[in-house]
Amino acid sequence: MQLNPYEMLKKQIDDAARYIDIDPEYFDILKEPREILEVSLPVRLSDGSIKVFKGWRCHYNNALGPYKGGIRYHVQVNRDEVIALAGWMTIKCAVAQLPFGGGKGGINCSPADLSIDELEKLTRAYALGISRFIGTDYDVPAPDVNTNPQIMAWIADTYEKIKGFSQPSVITGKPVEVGGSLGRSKATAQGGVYVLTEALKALNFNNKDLSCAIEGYGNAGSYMHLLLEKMGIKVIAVSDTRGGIYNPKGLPASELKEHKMKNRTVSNFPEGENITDRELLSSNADILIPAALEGMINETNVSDIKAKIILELANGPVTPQAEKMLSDNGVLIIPDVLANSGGVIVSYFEWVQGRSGEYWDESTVDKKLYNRITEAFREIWEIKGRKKIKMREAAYVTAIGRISQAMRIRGIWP
Ligand SMILES: NC(=O)C1=CN([C@@H]2O[C@H](COP(=O)(O)OP(=O)(O)OC[C@H]3O[C@@H](n4cnc5c(N)ncnc54)[C@H](OP(=O)(O)O)[C@@H]3O)[C@@H](O)[C@H]2O)C=CC1
Ligand SMILES: O=C(O)CCC(=O)C(=O)O
Repeated sequence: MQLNPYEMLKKQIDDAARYIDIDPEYFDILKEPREILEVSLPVRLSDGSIKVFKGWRCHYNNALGPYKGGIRYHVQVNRDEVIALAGWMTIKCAVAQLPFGGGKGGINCSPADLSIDELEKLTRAYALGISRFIGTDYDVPAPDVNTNPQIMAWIADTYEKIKGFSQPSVITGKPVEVGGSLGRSKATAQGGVYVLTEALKALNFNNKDLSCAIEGYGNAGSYMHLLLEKMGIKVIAVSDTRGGIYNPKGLPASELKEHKMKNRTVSNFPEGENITDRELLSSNADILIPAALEGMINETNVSDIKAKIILELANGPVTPQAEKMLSDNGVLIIPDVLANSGGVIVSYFEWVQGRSGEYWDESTVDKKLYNRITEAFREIWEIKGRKKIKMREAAYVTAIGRISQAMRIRGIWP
């Protein structure tokens, strides 16, 4: 039976626990969120009717600093998913040595069915609902699936109106014009590229002629395509909710992005052949990059996978059962809590810039991201080799070590 995301998180913590010598109580604490706010959001739609949406914001753990994590708009969003995503943020921030804990939020909705005015009303209602639960030194949201800089700007604006003063670092992933950081839009993919480059070096694969398939063509997936093309890695297949496209000679990134913007899907791109998402997962690409949702690689399709490396740009894309089968077959899985940490790392830079009022150029942001994420890669790679464990277990070992140490030093917890 497939585990839900929260059960996946708890299983991943249990798997790592075997390699960490700390009191078991820390694991009990780490498997539970500290608090979760549930809000109902009545919104008057353009046809005059009122629809009530449900939203959540979870505070998972703040031993290392303010809660940090994105906001998701999706029809699948539910309480357990938000908890799992907040738990993964807790591990991720500790892996990257950020002064943050983990949080996450979401609204159960279908943004594609809302007009822009309805989306703004819903966002402002959510911002009002969670305003007492966020703050620059308390909980700092950011974008995730189906949310973007415009939505972050509406949340910042609503929050500042409630407080009556400017508070740019209450949220990250804002447009540059209102205090966002250069480099944040591409940061998740850019961090993924830095991590992948280190992995290829470590495996002695860097001089090979490599191909890649990307599942999900939103912020993370489409920027990844662009950056891989620049690196000389051929992207032969990509997909979104409406289908996929395949070309063994490589798909051109800019043209495909333009096609996606015009048609709202990658399918029917003239320079490729339409495929299903399942066909993408089983394509003959060397590297598979899930950049959509949780649990997409699971017991039902894992045996089809031929890639040698899986770079998890999505959160929780590989179920623990599928991970075991893939690892037994020698597939390297570069875990989400490292592979997609570029987003929150640059969010941290945005938070720092907003607090100091000094803004950096893009090459400074990129260099700082490179330094931080490659250091995290090298640390995890060393632990993986020394303890002979999976990369995910090594990442959890280092993160849980840091979080439990902070809990211990703080003394009484909570
Ligand atoms: N944005 C960020 O800063 C970060 C994001 N992440 C993670 O990366 C992943 C993607 O996020 P992001 O790019 O921001 O989100 P977006 O909303 O920008 O893009 C999500 C993409 O996934 C596609 N998708 C959704 N469901 C499926 C499916 N069943 N099959 C194929 N494609 C699907 C969507 O298709 P369609 O275009 O048709 O809607 C869309 O192209 C998520 O797991 C997120 O948590 C991780 C770290 C940071
Ligand atoms: O940028 C951030 O603060 C968080 C991004 C996010 O939600 C994630 O890494 O999953």
